[in-house]
Amino acid sequence: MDENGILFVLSGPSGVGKGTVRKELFEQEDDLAYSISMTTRERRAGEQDGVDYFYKTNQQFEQLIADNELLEYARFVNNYYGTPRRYVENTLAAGQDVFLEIEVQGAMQVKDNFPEGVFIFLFPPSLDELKSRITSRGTESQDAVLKRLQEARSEIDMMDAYDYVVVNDDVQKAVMKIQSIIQSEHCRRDRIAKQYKRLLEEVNYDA
Ligand SMILES: Nc1nc2c(ncn2[C@@H]2O[C@H](COP(=O)(O)OP(=O)(O)O)[C@@H](O)[C@H]2O)c(=O)[nH]1
Ligand SMILES: Nc1ncnc2c1ncn2[C@@H]1O[C@H](COP(=O)(O)OP(=O)(O)O)[C@@H](O)[C@H]1O
Repeated sequence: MDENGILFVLSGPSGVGKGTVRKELFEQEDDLAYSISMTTRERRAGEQDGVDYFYKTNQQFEQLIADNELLEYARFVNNYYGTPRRYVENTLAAGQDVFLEIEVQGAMQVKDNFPEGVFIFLFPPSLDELKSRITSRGTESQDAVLKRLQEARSEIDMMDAYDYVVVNDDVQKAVMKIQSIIQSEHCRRDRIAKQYKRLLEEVNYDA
């Protein structure tokens, strides 16, 4: 019904379950497009190029920045991460919703460019649970885990800039809450104002 798709942005501290919740959401939603990010981070076991991320060298990434190919980018724990601009702009223009899973500095850049975007913050049930999730995932060195936990504090400080907060106590419940947010945003009067104005214009009162 909307002319342009809606841009949804999910952030939250490392280990809160963004990837897990996002994957489950995409199992259930067909009308949502996931924007695969670019990163210079090393590929983790089980990750695939072009599925989880597009893996780039520092030089390649800096070229993407120079060519204005990124909608936003940020450095996070010594690596670059960024969102491909054309994919997001073209998909939204084609009327499809786009979903980004990115950290807070990048999300704030997106907010500058797309203030009409919908910003969702995934929150841990407790800090102890966050620590145990990120440690038990077992994908990072001890040093990288520590750095991610240090980042968590400043990420949580940015929560006020988000429209919605979803606690990830249970994956299915968190997914359902995000689905409700998506549905609600599609019903917002200001988003469908153009459509109903057109509809009213079409009504012929003399007939
Ligand atoms: N700014 C920005 N952040 C991103 C992007 N893609 C992923 N991230 C974020 O970068 C952070 C680190 O991601 P990752 O290395 O996969 O670690 P994980 O969050 O611990 O699984 C997470 O907060 C991601 O959401 C992107 O395109 N732009
Ligand atoms: N609701 C949840 N309850 C328990 N464990 C969870 C939940 N959500 C995610 N996890 C686990 O926490 C760890 C971190 O999740 P992940 O999706 O990789 O986080 P992020 O992408 O935010 O860094 C993973 O081992 C995942 O299986």
